[in-house]
Amino acid sequence: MDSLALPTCEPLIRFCGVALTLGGRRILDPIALDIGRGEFVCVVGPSGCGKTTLLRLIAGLYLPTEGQVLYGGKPVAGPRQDIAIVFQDYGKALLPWRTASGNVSLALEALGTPRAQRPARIAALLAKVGLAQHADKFPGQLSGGMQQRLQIARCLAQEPSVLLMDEPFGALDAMTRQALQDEVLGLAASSGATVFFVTHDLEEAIYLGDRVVALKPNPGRVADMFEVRLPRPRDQLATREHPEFLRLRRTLFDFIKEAEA
Ligand SMILES: Nc1ncnc2c1ncn2[C@@H]1O[C@H](COP(=O)(O)OP(=O)(O)OP(=O)(O)O)[C@@H](O)[C@H]1O
Repeated sequence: MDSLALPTCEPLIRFCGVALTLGGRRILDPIALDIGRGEFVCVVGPSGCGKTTLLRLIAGLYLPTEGQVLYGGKPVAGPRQDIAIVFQDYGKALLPWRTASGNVSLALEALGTPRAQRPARIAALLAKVGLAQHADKFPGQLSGGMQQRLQIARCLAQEPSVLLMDEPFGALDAMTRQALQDEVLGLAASSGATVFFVTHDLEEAIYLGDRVVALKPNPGRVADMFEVRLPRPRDQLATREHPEFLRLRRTLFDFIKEAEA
């Protein structure tokens, strides 16, 4: 392995021999994976290898058929307020009949934030993702990148300790994608949140991650892990030209080619 199997800080999430069988089909072979508090972990692998399934196990949307997912040392038994999910399909994640403010408000309502405190909190969250000028617009009046920012603002309203991101930028153009990558890095750094980020884009995984976990399919399993020894803050030009970035890029491309063969 190129890599470190263990996070460099205290584990917040632990997969302890987690296996999953659905409808009689083995989806995941036993997985051992520790994710450190505040770590940014990216997950890559060929289609169908179980990336989203791992994310759903952390979210408590699936329960393992063997082993346990531990969160803060306790088994995950179902969805929790302090674990937020950003989906690729922002169109479905947002309520079209609520304004940008209304969509963020939804998370605050679910949290039980008193009505009087909501407007200031909503304004701060929209400002954080660059949508201060668009508070009264409906999702349909916003670009794809703006809708994804709105979904992120709504997740941040939960003040999550963990942000689960399932190919969040997969539907966006390259420029918007890069801008949002940098915003997410900034938000993760300022909040200290642990991020579990699923992507098909190997360069995105290296650019964002502290570690890249590479899965293989049939059944899904961890094939390798790569520590990303690149300085932070990351920079769209300098980081992508760094010799270590290029080395990891080659290694991951070779891995995917072999995994898909
Ligand atoms: N509820 C389910 N019932 C049966 N099989 C399922 C279920 N959910 C997922 N699977 C299967 O589990 C495997 C892993 O799916 P998953 O969506 O986690 O893969 P993925 O790596 O995220 O794929 P992609 O990159 O295409 O999004 C796939 O073969 C999928 O068909």
